[in-house]
Amino acid sequence: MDQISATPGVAGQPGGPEFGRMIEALRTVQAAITGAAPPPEVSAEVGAILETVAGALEPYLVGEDEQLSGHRDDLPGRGQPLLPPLWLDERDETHLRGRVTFDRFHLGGNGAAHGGAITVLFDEMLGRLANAGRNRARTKYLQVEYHRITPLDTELRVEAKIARVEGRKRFLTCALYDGEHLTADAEGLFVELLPGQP
Ligand SMILES: CCCCCCCCCCCCCCCC(=O)SCCNC(=O)CCNC(=O)[C@H](O)C(C)(C)COP(=O)(O)OP(=O)(O)OC[C@H]1O[C@@H](n2cnc3c(N)ncnc32)[C@H](O)[C@@H]1OP(=O)(O)O
Repeated sequence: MDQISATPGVAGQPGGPEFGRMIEALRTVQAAITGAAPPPEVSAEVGAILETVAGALEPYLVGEDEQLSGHRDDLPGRGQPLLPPLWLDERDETHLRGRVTFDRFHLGGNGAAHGGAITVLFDEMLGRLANAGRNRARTKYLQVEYHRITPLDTELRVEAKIARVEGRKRFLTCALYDGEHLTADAEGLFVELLPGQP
């Protein structure tokens, strides 16, 4: 990944507000499909529409560095649909604070967010902080603890901090709160890449 753009796009240009709207619509579709039990004719109709959608985008397939998804810091979750919609409110080279809302797409069971979706959020938070103003680093390990269920459709607070740096090793922590309640937290090690490491 090369550049992350925090500049809102220009209407009528690739990456303009139209792109953000498309990603938002995709998120809505993901949640709607996950939560629906449609009759077969509706499943068939929606499936055909989605095939048409994929076909409309196919001529515009680009390489990783040119894609817009994941490179748009002005959009929740960088415009990357794998990530839950995450808004960063505070950031410097030692800490990050943001808000995130899991929806039906992220359901694990019994109204709780999927543990893997929470781990994706933590990897994102720690990865962004580990790489903030520093040479590139990748996750070596990420240890997650789930303290209580993480609710859906609720705005949650997420905070990440650098705990310590030892040579190439960056140890970080992250915590997710529902109001005052800690729902999950994580400790991770990110290792600075050596020349030639992808
Ligand atoms: C590249 C990204 C660009 C991003 C730029 C823009 C940012 C925009 C936002 C993006 C936000 C998304 C961020 C997602 C972040 C991912 O999800 S990255 C994907 C998941 N991670 C991977 O795929 C990593 C795969 N693994 C690897 O590539 C290699 O194992 C690594 C991590 C580069 C390390 O390899 P290595 O150089 O062989 O390191 P190694 O010698 O084993 O260990 C280094 C040190 O750590 C220690 N260590 C190793 N394991 C452990 C352990 N378990 N416990 C304690 N110490 C340990 C070693 O003892 C050693 O210590 P020292 O001898 O230096 O004191």
